[in-house]
Parts: sequence; C-alpha cells; structure tokens
Amino acid sequence: MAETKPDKPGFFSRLFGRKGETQPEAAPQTPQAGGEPEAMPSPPATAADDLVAAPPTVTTASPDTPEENKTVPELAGADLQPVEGLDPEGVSPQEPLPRIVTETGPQLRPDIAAADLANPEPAPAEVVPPSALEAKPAPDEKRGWWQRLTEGMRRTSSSLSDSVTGLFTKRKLDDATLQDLEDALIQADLGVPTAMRITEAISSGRYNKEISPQEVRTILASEVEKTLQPVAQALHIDRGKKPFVILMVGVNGAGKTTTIGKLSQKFRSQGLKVMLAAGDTFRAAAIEQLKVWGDRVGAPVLAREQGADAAGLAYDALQEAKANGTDVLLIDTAGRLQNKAGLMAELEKIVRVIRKFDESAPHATLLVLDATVGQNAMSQVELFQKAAGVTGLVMTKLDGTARGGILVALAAKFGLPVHFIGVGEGVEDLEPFTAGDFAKAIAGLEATP
Ligand SMILES: Nc1nc2c(ncn2[C@@H]2O[C@H](COP(=O)(O)OP(=O)(O)OP(=O)(O)O)[C@@H](O)[C@H]2O)c(=O)[nH]1
Repeated sequence: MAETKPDKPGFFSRLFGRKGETQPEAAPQTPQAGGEPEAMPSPPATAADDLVAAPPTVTTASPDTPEENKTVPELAGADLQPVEGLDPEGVSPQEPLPRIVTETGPQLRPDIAAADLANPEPAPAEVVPPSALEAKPAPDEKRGWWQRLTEGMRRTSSSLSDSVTGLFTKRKLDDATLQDLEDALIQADLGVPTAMRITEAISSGRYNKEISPQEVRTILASEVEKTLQPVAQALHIDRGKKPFVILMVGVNGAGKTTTIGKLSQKFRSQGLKVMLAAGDTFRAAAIEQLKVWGDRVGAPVLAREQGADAAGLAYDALQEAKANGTDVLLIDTAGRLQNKAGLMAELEKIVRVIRKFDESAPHATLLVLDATVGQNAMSQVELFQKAAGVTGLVMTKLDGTARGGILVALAAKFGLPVHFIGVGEGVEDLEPFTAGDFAKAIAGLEATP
C-alpha cells in the first residue's frame, strides 16, 4: 500500500475506497485487425493496420494542414492552451511510469485481477521512450486526492477567496457589496445565473448585517454543491455491453489521449480487459502517445499510419475487441479541427460506422474539456453535442487555471454528467468527480473530516 494517508484519512477513505498498489500487468498481444467489415463504406483500408496510407475520406482536414490552422474559429479562445506548449513532442506522458492502483470496489473481478497480478510482466521497454521510464521522484504518490485537488485548484480558489475576504471583512452586507460579489463570481467563470443565485443565498436574511468571509465561503460552497450535485455522476460501465465502447472527443490539446491512458489504468486496475483505438490519425505523435499508454497499462492498441481513415479503424477495433473478449474499448479521435463541417463529418462517420457493427455503440461519448479555456468551453460543448451526441464530460487541467468555476457554469447550463476531473498530468491526477469536494475546494474550505 504505497498510498500515504492525506491530512484527512476519514475523508480520503470515503473518497476512494480501498486502494492497493500492484505491478503492471502482462502486456497483452497487440491486436491484429480483423477481417473485412461487411458493411464498411470505406475502401479496404479497414483490412489490416499496416496497409498503405488511406487518406481521410470525410473531413476536409488533412494531416498536411499546418498545425496553427487546425482549430475552428469558434473554438479559438484567446487562452486556449496549445498542446505543443506542454509537451513539444506530444508523445510521452510526463509522469513517471504509473503505479497501477487496484480499486477493490464492487466491480472488481477477482478472477481477472488475480490472473493479472500473478503475472506482473512489465510493458515492452522498446516502445516506451526512456524519458517516460525514468523514475522521477513521484510526489503524487505521497499525496491524497484531496490534497491534489485543493493544490491543483489553488489558483481558482484563491482568486475567489481573496475577493470574498476583501469584500466581507468588517463590512455590512449592502447592495454595493452584493454587486461586487456577483461580479467576482462572474469573473471566476461561474456564470451569471449561478452568481445571482449565490448572491441571493448570501443576502437572504442577512441584509445590512455583518457576515464573515468564512460564512460567505460556506454558503458559496453549499450553493455550488447544489448546482453540481445532479451532474456528478460516475461513469457506469455496463457489463452487458462487451465491449463497452467509449468514444473520446474534444479539441486538440484538451487531454483526450492522456485521459484515455489514465482511464485505461483505472479500468485495468478493476480487472477489466481494455483495448485502445488510435483514431487520432491526424497526428503521428498522438498515435505513438497512445501506444505508450497502451504498453504502460497493458492494453492492446489498434493503430494505423497517419492519415488513415479513422472510422474504418474504429470499425476494425470494435470487431477485434468483440473477437478477443475486450470489456472496454476506448477510441481516441482527432482534435485538430479545421472547420465545423469537417468535425461534424468525421465524428458522425465514426459513430455511423461503429453502429454498423453494434447499434448501441458508442455506449459513452466523453467530451474532454480543458479548464484553462474558460468560457470557451461552453461553445465546445454545444459544438460537440451536435457533432457526436456527448453523454458526459471530463474536465482536465483544473490545476493550470483560475477559471475552474467554468465547471459550475457548464453544469448549470447543460446538465451533462461530469464523470472525471483532472488536476495534473500524473496518472492519479484524474479522479471521479464529486460535487462536495469540488465545491469545498473552489470555495477554499477544508474537507469535512
Ligand atoms: N496540467 C495538466 N496537464 C494535463 C492534464 N491532462 C492532460 N494534460 C496535458 O495536456 C497535454 C495535451 O494532452 P493530450 O492528451 O495530448 O491532448 P489531446 O486532446 O489528445 O491532443 P491532440 O492529440 O492534439 O488532439 C499533455 O501534455 C498532457 O500531459 C491535466 O489535468 N493537467
């Protein structure tokens, strides 16, 4: 048990349940693409994963398009963080080789878990870049989720907390103070309706009285929690679907590939057989990045050459996953968008082609959102909802921004389930989303012991 107890052991236990550390599983066989799909609209590029390049047939985007032209205008928020700034190669996940954490929750299949643990063969070294294997000191190992969450969200919470302290220290609750509070909440990206609701809750019965900053924080947390509660929904893997197909969508650099890696790790640690499909065929580095994650977590990766037809690849992956008894198939998609039409066409085609094989798939379509884009996330949700029928959200990079309040605005406006949040690049920096913890973290409150 390498997990060090955080400040609040009771809270930690409640948050995660029991965890243990295991060795990496035996690397499974790399899948071979299945035979020809019967109803594939694409050319025979679906047959094998080492065929000659099949150019993208649907989207107008091309692998040759310069990187700077890849984001649709409506998604081009001024503060959209390019992936290149964080990981120039875009290949190696930047944390040490991940520890596999066994979550002994109700879904654990002891038969599989036991088999995996009994065969702790490391991932093939030749595929993992040496830099990724270097055993950097891993501070994350020593910290619990609450600590990572609050540290990660410090920029968001301190900007809010500073405003609250400044506004409510020895001041009566009057119109001007309330207006300033509302402005501060809107600036923190919580959205106008939520900001108004919080302000009303704070003023209720307290008008013209003194109220302490701590009281304000408590009400703030409670109101935020009320907004988030309905969307804080675990991602349920329906074991009746085999494979359970998860399509990952989002703009470039949002963290799709990294999130796939982190989720795979979680699923594997629950004893599930996982397979990955490298559907981001625009970027060679994205394919390599996914292979690295696959090797790390012991999940086969179906990949093709850059520029291959993503829908055909997704079809073959599903066929292969079905044949080899995969429990969860995660399909990566390209995030480099030239225009709305290209995005719609590519995602729609992937979904359409997947459904030729399994009418009920994809069983989850997760939109990965980078918190640092702030309000721009709203238009991303709208766009991807239209293009791919998003069923849930994952918000990454809450650690890199003061704009974490955007999650509250998204919850209030769309009501889409939020399954996971990410507060760092480490494999354990992605955890299921819980309303109470997030609300307390954003308001700068201590966790309940
Ligand atoms: N700080 C921080 N970085 C993150 C988080 N999640 C992902 N990243 C980093 O964000 C960068 C982009 O992640 P990717 O997974 O490559 O993003 P992508 O959406 O697959 O990008 P494309 O392949 O270009 O579409 C990587 O350097 C990740 O390590 C997070 O929660 N916090």
